[in-house]
Amino acid sequence: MALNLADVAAAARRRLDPVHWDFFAGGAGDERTLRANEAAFARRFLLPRVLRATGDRDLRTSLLGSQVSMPVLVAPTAFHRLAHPDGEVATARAAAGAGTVMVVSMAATRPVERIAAAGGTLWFQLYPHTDLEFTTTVVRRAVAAGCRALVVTVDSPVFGRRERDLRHGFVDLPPGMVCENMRDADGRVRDIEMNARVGWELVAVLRRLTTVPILLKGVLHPEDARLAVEHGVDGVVVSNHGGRQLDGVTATLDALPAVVAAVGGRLPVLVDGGLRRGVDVLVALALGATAVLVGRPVLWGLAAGGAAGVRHVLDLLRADLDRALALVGAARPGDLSADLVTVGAPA
Ligand SMILES: Cc1cc2nc3c(=O)[nH]c(=O)nc-3n(C[C@H](O)[C@H](O)[C@H](O)COP(=O)(O)O)c2cc1C
Ligand SMILES: CC(C)CC(=O)C(=O)O
Repeated sequence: MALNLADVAAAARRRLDPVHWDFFAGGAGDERTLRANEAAFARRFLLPRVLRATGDRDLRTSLLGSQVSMPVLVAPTAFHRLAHPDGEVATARAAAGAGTVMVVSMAATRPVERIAAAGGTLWFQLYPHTDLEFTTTVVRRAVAAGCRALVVTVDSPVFGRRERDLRHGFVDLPPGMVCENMRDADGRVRDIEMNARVGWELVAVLRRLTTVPILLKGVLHPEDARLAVEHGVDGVVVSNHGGRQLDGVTATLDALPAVVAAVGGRLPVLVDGGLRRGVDVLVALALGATAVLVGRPVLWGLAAGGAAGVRHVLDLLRADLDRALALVGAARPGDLSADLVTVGAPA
């Protein structure tokens, strides 16, 4: 039985084709940013409060109209069928069972309608393509299937250079597997495009397409957080794409406080990257995040045990967060504050 997310990762590694393990696990360049995300959590320590009479903790959170049973969401990650034959359908079943949101990647390998049939709350991640008609088709389809927010990835004007994939020659999905939600109006599957020509006008363009909340994923600079507020987005995700885009980018946890300060409570601020323990979730929340997302751990759960494996990952994080809340003297995520967190040398 996996006692923690590292155990789940080890089980996944035993099962996965090494090429696919490297695709999931890897990052850009020397993978400094990939390591920095986890290392940033290892530098944080806690200063608990005592005698707070927390009673049973309440982890529920409301996020842009979506109710979640805990402030831990499933990050959008591509190609779930490389991890398990049921792909994103299994992930969605687990997220629904755990009562949290799954953000469906635009590069999902199962149709969004089938993912939605699992019954949980879905948000949809979008890479902004230059072809507006195509973007419109994809967004309308996702919203019609029931996706309740649009998570627009803004950290990918070009594709990051991932040397593990280059070494393996991993460039495409195996035969029979496609990005099912990348179909144009004629039903043809398009390639994912990274768009270096898009600017802040994108927000207004997307607003005209849909009424669901719009979040920007990949905001790190506080000035961009301010611009996001100005342009009327509904939320930001502090993310460096799990260290897969630009190596050398700051750890997300280190970028979080300035973004939180810039936003000043006007929008929810989510964060992802390197969260592997309930204590990591607690630290992110204490430093001002409204909720967090996990990417790779969900893929490890999926590879190790399908929907049950993903559910186990989410349940481990929930139990861990609940215990950590009690031990720092907080009854609910909203009780956490930055004074509970100190910085030290990693043990
Ligand atoms: C294998 C893999 C595929 C990913 N695919 C996408 C994607 O399609 N769209 C996107 O916005 N982010 C994608 N990401 C980034 C995640 O949404 C998230 O930012 C990152 O994984 C969080 O870090 P963590 O894996 O340390 O939890 C991907 C990450 C991984 C590991
Ligand atoms: C292949 C890409 C579309 C997805 C991915 O690997 C990523 O976004 O990191």
